[in-house]
Amino acid sequence: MPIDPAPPSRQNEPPPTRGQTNSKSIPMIAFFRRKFCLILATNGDQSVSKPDQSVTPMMAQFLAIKEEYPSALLFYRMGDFYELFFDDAVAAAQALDITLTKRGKHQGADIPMCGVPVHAAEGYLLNLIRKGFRVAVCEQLENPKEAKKRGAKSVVKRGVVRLVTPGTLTEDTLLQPRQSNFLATFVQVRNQSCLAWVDISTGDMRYSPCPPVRLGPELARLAPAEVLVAEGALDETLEIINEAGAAATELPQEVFDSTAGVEKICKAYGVGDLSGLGEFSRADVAAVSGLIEYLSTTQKGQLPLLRRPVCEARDDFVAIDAATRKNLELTQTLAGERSGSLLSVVDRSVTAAGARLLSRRITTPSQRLAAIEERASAVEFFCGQSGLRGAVRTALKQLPDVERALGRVALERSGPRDLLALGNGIAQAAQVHALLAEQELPPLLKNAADDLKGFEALSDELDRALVAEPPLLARDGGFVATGYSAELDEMTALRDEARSVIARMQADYAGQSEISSLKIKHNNVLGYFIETTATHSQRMMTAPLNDVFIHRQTTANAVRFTTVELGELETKILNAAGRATGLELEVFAGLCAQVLDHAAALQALAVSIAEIDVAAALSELAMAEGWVRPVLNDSRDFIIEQGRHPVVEAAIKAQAETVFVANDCQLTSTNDMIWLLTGPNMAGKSTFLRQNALIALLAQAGSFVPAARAEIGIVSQIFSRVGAADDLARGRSTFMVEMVETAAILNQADDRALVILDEIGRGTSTYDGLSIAWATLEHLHDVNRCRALFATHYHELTQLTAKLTHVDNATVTVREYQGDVVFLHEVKKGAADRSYGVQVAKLAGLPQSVLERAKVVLEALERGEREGHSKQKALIDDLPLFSAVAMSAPAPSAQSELEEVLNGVQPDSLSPKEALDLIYQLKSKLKT
Ligand SMILES: Nc1ncnc2c1ncn2[C@@H]1O[C@H](COP(=O)(O)OP(=O)(O)OP(=O)(O)O)[C@@H](O)[C@H]1O
Repeated sequence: MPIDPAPPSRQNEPPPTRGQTNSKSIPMIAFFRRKFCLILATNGDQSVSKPDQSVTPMMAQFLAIKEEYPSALLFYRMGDFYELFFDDAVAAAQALDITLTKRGKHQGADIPMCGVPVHAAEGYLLNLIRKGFRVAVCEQLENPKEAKKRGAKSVVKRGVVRLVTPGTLTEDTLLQPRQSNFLATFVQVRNQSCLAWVDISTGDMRYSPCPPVRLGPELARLAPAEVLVAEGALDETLEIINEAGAAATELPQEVFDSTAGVEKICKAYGVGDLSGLGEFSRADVAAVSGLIEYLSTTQKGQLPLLRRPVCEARDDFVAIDAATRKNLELTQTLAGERSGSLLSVVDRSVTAAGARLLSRRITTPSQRLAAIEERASAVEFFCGQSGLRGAVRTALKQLPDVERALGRVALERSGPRDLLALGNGIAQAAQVHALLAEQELPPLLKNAADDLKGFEALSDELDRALVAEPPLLARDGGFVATGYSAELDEMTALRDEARSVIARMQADYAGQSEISSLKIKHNNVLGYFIETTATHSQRMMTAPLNDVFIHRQTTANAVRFTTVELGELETKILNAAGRATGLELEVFAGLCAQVLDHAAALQALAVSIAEIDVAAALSELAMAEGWVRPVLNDSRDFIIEQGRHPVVEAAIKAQAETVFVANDCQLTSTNDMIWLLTGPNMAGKSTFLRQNALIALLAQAGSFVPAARAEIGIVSQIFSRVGAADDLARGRSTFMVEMVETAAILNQADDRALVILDEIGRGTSTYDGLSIAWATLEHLHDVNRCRALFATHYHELTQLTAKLTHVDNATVTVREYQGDVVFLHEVKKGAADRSYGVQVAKLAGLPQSVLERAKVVLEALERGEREGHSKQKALIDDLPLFSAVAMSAPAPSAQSELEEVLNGVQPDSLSPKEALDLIYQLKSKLKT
């Protein structure tokens, strides 16, 4: 929608908004900002030239502020609008599709300008952030009256109150409710390196030692919105960061100084000694403190409510590389859609925080047996209690996003609705607690339930204080409930009912003075006054009434008085509106302070809500879909009975055409560690491979699994090489991508890994491909010694089971019926003899002539193979080279002849006899 570029309201600049700069931090911020903005400038500079002498004071102010934020679009507050000038205006007008206009001149040229209304700014902000811009929000820091005191031409003080970047969003409108929004940083200090990340909307802060080779997989796991790196490090990281879909931000080295970092972290967490927070290497300190510094700068000194940093040790979680994540379609499909991903099928959570936690569990399955068992026990508890589960889920459904509302309160970016959300959240949480309190709970649920209580006082306070439907912004007023503050009630009453208050007072005075004609009136000179006729005035000027009534003016017809009470009332009325707003803001600040007094406990409550939601949701899923609790242990076995692929099964169910055929899989360290899977195309090999990888992943995410029974020795890594596409952007062909991914598996898989490999070597010539597949299988067996499922169309490989003791053959069965192939989708021990490729091609609709020709060639090749290499060559030579071309064109079918005849018919001109003849003619053609 085009924006009116010159609204009249801009002429009268209103008072400043909330969220003014924290004056204590200004020197540090300004110092730091200059440094890193110089670097930001290299990353898409939107700078403008220096001011000249002819610029207006306002434009001079704009240019001075803009100079400090060269890489960000400057949203310059003017009244009810944020205005953008120069290149910022050109870029924003194009990105937002709003009108570009001009305002004044600079160095003789028009100044391009565009603007967005303040009340709709969030939407525009989101749009710009999504398009890769950063936005510096510059507010008025005083009201125009204050500015005028310094001189008629003074410009209202302005300053940037926030630098909005993709990783530092907090508003609900700018965030996806069911997804975390991470800001990450990767830091290398000598031979150490660390990846740290934070979701400022929830305060979740984590770090993990991360060698450079792990950066890609880790970013693929976290999918951060923005990654910070030190000056000079972008060369080696930019490609990886871009691949993860994140924005890269380069900052000065000093931001990541590990010596100064210790103090920064201690200060942010209010501890005297870093050891109180855990173990940190120098790289860890550099990374965590770098994040803190960046947050402090972008939020103008106002730190979010950070949780204690948690160290994620690498072997706490199943390692899954980026290609595997993509192939297994964990959170999105290969086409980039959420629908059709594993997460979309398993997510039955009813709260946003629950959805975020479940996403984390799926993307980061655990390797810790105890943690997994704890989570699975929580799921199992709810499986046995369907009534309770339903009640808990119903109560949870009403819960607002406590975590994010709390985050906004801490950043002083909240509104009355956030407080209401917190109040409702606490009250709902108490209900969930009440439901669970009487139960014999497993430890995880017991601890979670305990976190939900103890907020009665805060809940009462918020309940008493807030109206049912408060406005979004505190400055709009009208959100404090009647009865909460006597003074506020009085102010609002005065403001809203000034007339009736005056009328009541007039009646009181008339009674007191026994002058029924006494009136309270108002004029601009005297303000409020009491008026009576000259006849009655004498009484009011003598005792005892002259104690109360004070003479102010005598006119020809009347005498005017005031009282102390009326004077006070007048002041009150005059100030009532302003005072009411002020009092509401005080109440708001007081409530925020009370909420923040409970910050740690409220964060624990939010985390526990998510835990309970995930357990109940996974249990709901398990009961609805017939999933079972897996048995996890320290063995290296992988035994699945009647396993199913959750996503394919759901898709088949939705079509209601067939049923999913469940299959067993048995990999054991003592017997077969590797299954070599052969079978026709379209039989279900890929599905089988993926379903087993997903079952392992779900089990270690703490979920039940789609199987009749599952016994899984903890898996340390999951690797999948399934299908591939070109990666032309990185100059890699399909085959190259396949080989790079295979190399990663062979180089990294340990003996606890679960590897699925689908048709290795198919991207090259038959013999090259076969040799690579052969050697890969041997390497997995002899060197990696991991559990693996290996699907192939190279039937020659099935012979390897004789040589490799821990490899067995399995096949997906089909039945041939009248030359066609019927897929049974059953996996059985044994080897397939052929691939039925030609039959599948027929199903796909290849022309009959091509199919016939393919059959002839296949037969010749197979005969040749049976009879030896030289014979095969002779047979191929025998095949007429151009036979396909030479073959006569397919005879036109009876159908097309019929069509021809019918096309020539003019139905309206046919007599009944001709029509009957036509039918006979058509019938006879059909026969021939
Ligand atoms: N167990 C099953 N039960 C029912 N249908 C299945 C099963 N497995 C696979 N299918 C169906 O068969 C289709 C093909 O499966 P899949 O892609 O796994 O075959 P494939 O053997 O890997 O084929 P290709 O060798 O051609 O890649 C799936 O899209 C699914 O609809």
